[in-house]
Amino acid sequence: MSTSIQPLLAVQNLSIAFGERPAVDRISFSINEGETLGLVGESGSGKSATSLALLRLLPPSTRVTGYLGFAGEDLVALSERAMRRHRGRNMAMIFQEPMTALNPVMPIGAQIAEAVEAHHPSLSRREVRERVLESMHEVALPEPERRIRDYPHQFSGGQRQRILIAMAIVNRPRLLIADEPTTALDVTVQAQILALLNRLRRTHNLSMLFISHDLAVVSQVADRVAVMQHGNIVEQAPVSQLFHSPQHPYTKRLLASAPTMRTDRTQPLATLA
Ligand SMILES: Nc1ncnc2c1ncn2[C@@H]1O[C@H](COP(=O)(O)OP(=O)(O)OP(=O)(O)O)[C@@H](O)[C@H]1O
Repeated sequence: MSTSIQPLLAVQNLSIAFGERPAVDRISFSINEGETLGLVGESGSGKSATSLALLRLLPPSTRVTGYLGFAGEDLVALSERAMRRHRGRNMAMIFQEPMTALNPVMPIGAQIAEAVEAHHPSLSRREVRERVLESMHEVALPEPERRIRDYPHQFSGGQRQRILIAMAIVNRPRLLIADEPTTALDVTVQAQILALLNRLRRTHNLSMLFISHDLAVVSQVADRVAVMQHGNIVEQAPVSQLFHSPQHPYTKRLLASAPTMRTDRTQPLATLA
């Protein structure tokens, strides 16, 4: 267990420019070990660009400046080779659309296995299979032993998101970046996936960057929230503070448009993971 007082992720003055004007303009935030930061803002505010910059997945022509400290290393300065060791191992990402993120013609077990093998080439086939099954169990996919050879289309939308989460956590990352992970799902399934993410972060002391345009969704998982507008973070506060005394006019507007907020996490979610 690390006793370091440094945050796991420390972003300072991050700017991202695709052309002349910056899409993200000198933003700073940090995430501690075991903490979840919600990044909220309307479409085009720069949320996805920020998350892709963390994994260094933006097109090469993009100008990214600032300091992206992950476990004390500056990700902006890392070689591509060193970055590949982080991606999918120490930092993993889940996206909005499970169907486009999964390979439709490959059994799901083989896809999760690829994530293991990419970082642990010396494991035997049997060991890889054990890790795949364990990870499928952890995300509560039904009957892992029987379904490991099934294809993505044989699962429901919520189950496909669970498969992507299994793939993301199989290598025990320290940071999980979730970009609108429940937006494509209906409300009940959305609640189940949020409950699953909450359970995983507790059991593994996971740090999470949770991105959404929906403050009500963010309130169910985040400890703190950063509000983005036009490439800037306009407000940053612990979840309950943000809801009870929002400072920025844009945060107030976001709150007004999300009436079903649940800020009391002592109440269980309606649906368990
Ligand atoms: N690859 C790219 N090339 C050029 N411009 C881009 C690229 N990716 C994003 N942008 C621009 O950067 C700005 C921020 O986009 P980004 O996708 O980060 O917003 P967002 O807050 O995640 O919105 P959404 O929720 O719609 O994904 C937008 O103006 C977008 O058009």
